[in-house]
Amino acid sequence: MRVSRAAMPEVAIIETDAVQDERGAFARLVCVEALAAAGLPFRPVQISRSCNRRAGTLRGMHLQRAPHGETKLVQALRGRAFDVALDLRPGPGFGRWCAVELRPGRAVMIPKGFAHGFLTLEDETELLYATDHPWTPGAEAGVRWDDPAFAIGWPEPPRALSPRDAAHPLRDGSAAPAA
Ligand SMILES: Cc1cn([C@H]2C[C@H](O)[C@@H](COP(=O)(O)OP(=O)(O)O[C@H]3O[C@H](C)C(=O)[C@H](O)[C@H]3O)O2)c(=O)[nH]c1=O
Repeated sequence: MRVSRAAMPEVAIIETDAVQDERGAFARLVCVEALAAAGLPFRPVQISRSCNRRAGTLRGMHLQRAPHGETKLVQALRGRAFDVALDLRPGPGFGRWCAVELRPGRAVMIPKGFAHGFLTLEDETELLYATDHPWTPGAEAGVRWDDPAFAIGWPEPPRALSPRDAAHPLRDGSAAPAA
């Protein structure tokens, strides 16, 4: 397992190699001990799978409000995704974002207080999430993927977006940007 830091040092990139043989491959997806040894203490309590039929599917930007914040370890089981972490913690870093391209073997660890979202880059992209806090529907919050206040540099506009994600409020309360 190799750990590096994304453009924002709070966001870690974890890369692992699958062991290949004539039958196929074997890969460890989460290792609490190795993460702790790398300075990334993490105790997952839920593991979820996100299946996305088409390239251009955008989910986000989501987070859970305190005290239900989640640290998320997100990785691609299949396909590729442009994965974004957006710092929404009060303070000098508010509004900073960074992106990591996820593919099998590359995971990103996104701390509490950051909104998370992704845009799939291939059809049939599947992501696995491990989170250290249970899903708490009443604590869910979201910001718009295209909010000019954050100006996230998505590679292309989404082709699939949930009504909920289309309806998150803009930070300054202005009208929605032109479609
Ligand atoms: C997150 C979650 C959802 N659900 C149910 C709720 C809905 O009936 C259905 C789809 O939920 P939602 O549309 O919120 O799923 P996503 O848009 O993929 O949300 C996720 O995508 C962004 C990018 C994230 O970072 C979060 O992990 C999460 O918010 O699954 C559950 O039953 N358990 C869960 O943990």
